[in-house]
Order: sequence, then C-alpha cells, then structure tokens
Amino acid sequence: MFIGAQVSLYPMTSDFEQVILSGLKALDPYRDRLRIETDDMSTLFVGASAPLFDALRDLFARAAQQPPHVTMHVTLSRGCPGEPDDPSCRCETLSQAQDQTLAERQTLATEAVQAAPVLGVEIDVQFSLYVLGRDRHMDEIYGCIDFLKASGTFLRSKNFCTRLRGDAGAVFEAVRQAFLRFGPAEGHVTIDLTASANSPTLR
Ligand SMILES: Cc1ncc(C[n+]2csc(CCO)c2C)c(N)n1
Repeated sequence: MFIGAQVSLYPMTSDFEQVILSGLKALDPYRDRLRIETDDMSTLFVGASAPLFDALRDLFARAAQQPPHVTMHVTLSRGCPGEPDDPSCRCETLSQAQDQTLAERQTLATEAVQAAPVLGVEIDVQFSLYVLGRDRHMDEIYGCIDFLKASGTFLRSKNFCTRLRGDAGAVFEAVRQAFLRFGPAEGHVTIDLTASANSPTLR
C-alpha cells in the first residue's frame, strides 16, 4: 500500500512566503515519521494515515491562525496500482475495514470524529472522494456522505463535492475517516480537497 498527498497552501497576501514557511514549520514534529518533500509548487507527504492527517491539519491550522484568507489544495491517494508498496504506509484502520460492513465503518468513523481534538481554529473544507475501478462504487460514496451528514461537520452537498465546516480537529478527522473507511480497503481511492480559512466573504 502507498498513501500520500500533494499539498499546496495559497495565502491571499503579498506576504505569502512568510505564511507558507510558517505553515511548513508546523510539519517539523512529523518529519521523522513521514516523507515530506517541498518544492516550488507543493509539498509531498508519504506515510501512515495517523501522522499524515495530523500533519495536514497542523499545516493548515498554523497558516489559518494568521489573519489573511488562506486556502489549501490537497490531492490524496491510497492504493494507486502505479505506486510502490511502502511498509511505512501500513494502516490498521484499512486492514480492519476489510471485514467490516458499511454500517460498522460508519459508526467507527462517527466515533473518531467525536474523539477528535479541538484546535480552536474554524475552517471550511470541500472535498470529493473518488473510488476508482470498482462496480457499485456509488454505494460507498453514498455511505460516506451519510456518515458526513451525521458527523457534526457537514455544511451542505454541492455538485461533485461535499462541504464541511467546523474546528480543524473535527474537520480533518472527518476527511481522514472518509478516506480510510469508504471504498475498498485494497482498492485505489483518492480525495480532491480544498480548505479555506478567514475568507472575507464570511466576515
Ligand atoms: C504546502 C506548500 N508547499 C509548497 C508550496 C510552494 N511554495 C510556494 S511559495 C513557497 C515559499 C518559498 O518560496 C513555497 C514552498 C506551497 N505553496 N505550499
């Protein structure tokens, strides 16, 4: 299994470099557990889902703690047949999901969001879960949307994606649960996600 993400922060300020670099500082505690590589367009994260989603959350929460409007674009992928097997990406949640019904996975996902830490940073997210190469993949997508509706982070459904709002802790936990517990445990699943904080539209 290979799990990873390409991530770009877009601060809406002429001082964008400072916001990006201070966000990247929040990744330092994770550098021994994840492969993290930054270039001029994005930062690559590869590794287990526990540090991966915590690092994504802390990166965006750090950038969102500053006043400017900031967005973050994330492409997540697990199980891509073209990627090498990587033991550092081993995931207990995925192994267990193989023997769990959709209803059991929805219950566990909801419990995980309830147990998420509160960071005190309000954020918005919209994302799409893509379950690739499988018959009846819409059962998993609809099952995931039902979980999101009950998660306490659901804002609204939109064309092609679902919109979440709330504390960064709960919102990123809801996305982690969507990514790991829906779609086949051994299959290829991706997420396209945009996060936003401090938008003047919401002031
Ligand atoms: C998470 C994240 N990683 C890398 C970039 C690309 N990038 C654009 S400006 C800048 C600062 C140094 O010039 C960097 C690294 C990004 N936007 N967001």
